Amino acid sequence: MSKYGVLVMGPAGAGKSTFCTALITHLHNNRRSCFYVNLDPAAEEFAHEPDLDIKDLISLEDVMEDMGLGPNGGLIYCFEFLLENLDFLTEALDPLTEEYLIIIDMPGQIELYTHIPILPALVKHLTRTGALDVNLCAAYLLEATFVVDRAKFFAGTLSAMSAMIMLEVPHVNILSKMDLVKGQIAKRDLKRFVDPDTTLLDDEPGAEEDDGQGVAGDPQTLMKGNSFKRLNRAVAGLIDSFSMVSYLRLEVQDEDSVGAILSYIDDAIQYHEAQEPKEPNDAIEVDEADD
Ligand SMILES: Nc1nc2c(ncn2[C@@H]2O[C@H](COP(=O)(O)OP(=O)(O)OP(=O)(O)O)[C@@H](O)[C@H]2O)c(=O)[nH]1
Ligand SMILES: [Mg+2]
Repeated sequence: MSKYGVLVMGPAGAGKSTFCTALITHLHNNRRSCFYVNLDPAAEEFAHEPDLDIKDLISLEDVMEDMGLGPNGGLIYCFEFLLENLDFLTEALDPLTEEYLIIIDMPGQIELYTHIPILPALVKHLTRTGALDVNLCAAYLLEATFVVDRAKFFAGTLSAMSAMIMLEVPHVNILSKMDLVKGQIAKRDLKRFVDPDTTLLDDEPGAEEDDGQGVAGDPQTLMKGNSFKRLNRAVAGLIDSFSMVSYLRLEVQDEDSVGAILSYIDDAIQYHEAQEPKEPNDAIEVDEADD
């Protein structure tokens, strides 16, 4: 039986858990079933209690104490432990029907998305045909406030692209926290971030006045020098040459915005194609029975 899911990823504090909460509320409002999996062993509070929580498999605090690791090393250990105990996921997800949207809330440690092959192994386990067979969409969140600093925006976009290439599953990129940049950035300019335009680096406010030499003793100097500019151009050029990344905009307080993003995810995993036709509207049947 096919299953459907979304893996919510992105840097620390990007709004992943908030997005998961909004998505679950939206699904409930639309009488759709979901199964919420928390894979962040450091997450404590939830608006919707997870149906499956990595903390029931392993405790980050115990790992840190017993192994003498810090929070990041501890998290990597927890994921390695999860990979050795994949039955924890399999047993919980196996009974789910195609009606469910499995929502997987990931931690924000960037190491997970870059140099350690933990996520590809996890995704392979979830998607393997003949096993769990989850049609999985990756959703990578980046804070919209990154657009204020263009170098940071391209660095974030590069991390989104690296996750796309690494995971090889359908993928949506999301600019989260749009409320924080509303009114601060013209719509025309925003379009250049939504479909990243490398010329953004040329007309960054203040770029013309900058002589590229920096100011001796200024801690910001490294971020203004010519080498830094060349590096950013190279990063932007790389993103441009792959031409893979574009963003959807998320205003998490606006249910229509959450619904629009869900439609993209549904399309990417072909959720609706697999659904059984629904019974006629219950409300109408009740009315008729009352007559
Ligand atoms: N203004 C605003 N704040 C937001 C939005 N989404 C999340 N936040 C806030 O940003 C902070 C981080 O949000 P989370 O949803 O916990 O982010 P996360 O990506 O799950 O964080 P980690 O799991 O720690 O990596 C919280 O204080 C949220 O209230 C948003 O759309 N707008
Ligand atoms: Mg979170």
